[in-house]
Amino acid sequence: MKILIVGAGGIGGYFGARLMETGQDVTFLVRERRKAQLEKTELHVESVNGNMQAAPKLITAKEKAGPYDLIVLTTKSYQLQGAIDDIRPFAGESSMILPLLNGISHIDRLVEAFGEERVLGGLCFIETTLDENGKVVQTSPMNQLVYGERSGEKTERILEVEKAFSGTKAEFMLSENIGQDMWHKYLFITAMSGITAAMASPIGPIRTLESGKRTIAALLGELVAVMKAMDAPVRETIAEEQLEKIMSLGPDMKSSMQRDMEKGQPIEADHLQGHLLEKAKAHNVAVPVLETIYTKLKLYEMNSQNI
Ligand SMILES: NC(=O)C1=CN([C@@H]2O[C@H](COP(=O)(O)OP(=O)(O)OC[C@H]3O[C@@H](n4cnc5c(N)ncnc54)[C@H](OP(=O)(O)O)[C@@H]3O)[C@@H](O)[C@H]2O)C=CC1
Ligand SMILES: CC(C)(CO)C(=O)C(=O)O
Repeated sequence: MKILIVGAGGIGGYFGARLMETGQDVTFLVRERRKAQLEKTELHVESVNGNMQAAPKLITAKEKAGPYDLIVLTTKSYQLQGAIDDIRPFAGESSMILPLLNGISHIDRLVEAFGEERVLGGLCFIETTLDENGKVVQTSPMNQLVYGERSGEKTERILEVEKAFSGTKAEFMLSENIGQDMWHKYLFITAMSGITAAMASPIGPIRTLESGKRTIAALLGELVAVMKAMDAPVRETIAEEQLEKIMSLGPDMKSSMQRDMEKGQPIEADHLQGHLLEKAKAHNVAVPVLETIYTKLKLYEMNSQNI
């Protein structure tokens, strides 16, 4: 299976490297700066699940290649339009497009660009970031990538993907309910990134405060109310389940949004919190905690020199 990973950042570099280790035919679509960096340093992953360093196959948007059987999209949400434009020449009629971005609204944009059939569902649970030399650093052991047909079917093509994803050092999981999985991850990340980024703290200290725990619970309640108003396929007990999950995470756990803020980089506030705030307004759902957190994130954006 010919696999194109779009972006060789935190998650693209990590999961792409794990597929390279098992001998899969992996190419990274990168931009000029990252290409030059990777040609110099190779793709380098530092991880509790095993370090790896190897020269990756690289292409840029202006080169001719493909079509690829599987295109794994690993950019940030604010880079989505550029990525869609750049992918087009590498996508054939039967290419599958697997997005791993946090959030949900990118699915509609991908379907609009590539059609219902080609777009799979996907998400990942991992903590990775690029260090100052472009090395992929994984900061906790979890490394799960979940994917599946949005219809839930076990099609021939998804079983081919499962074969290609087998035997790696990461946990690649085929899901028959990826639609719900994505909404649940969206809920988790909107709460987790909103709380940790707005409070500039890993999760541990926040939740030890009674007021911190109540704030997390209130935010989860608001987010679920909005999702239900949108008719999203979320489980009845999901707010309680996710509060329990957040209470049991490693105390040092941070979100990628928080790491991006620490580096002075752009964040996905509109794609994550902003999208649900808009929907809350449209459906008349009161979301005071979400609104406060979103305001804090937008102030960061307004004040950041890098944005
Ligand atoms: N990091 C994490 O721990 C987790 C992240 N996520 C989600 O995954 C997504 C990606 O996050 P993350 O990996 O941290 O982000 P990074 O910024 O580390 O990586 C994104 C990469 O995409 C590249 N890119 C952007 N546009 C293009 C393009 N048109 N062509 C080729 N390459 C492109 C960027 O390259 P360039 O250097 O050229 O800008 C960058 O290297 C986000 O939605 C995030 O929320 C989900 C779970 C965990
Ligand atoms: C919270 C976490 C690390 C879970 O994968 C995540 O998705 C993110 O920070 O973007």
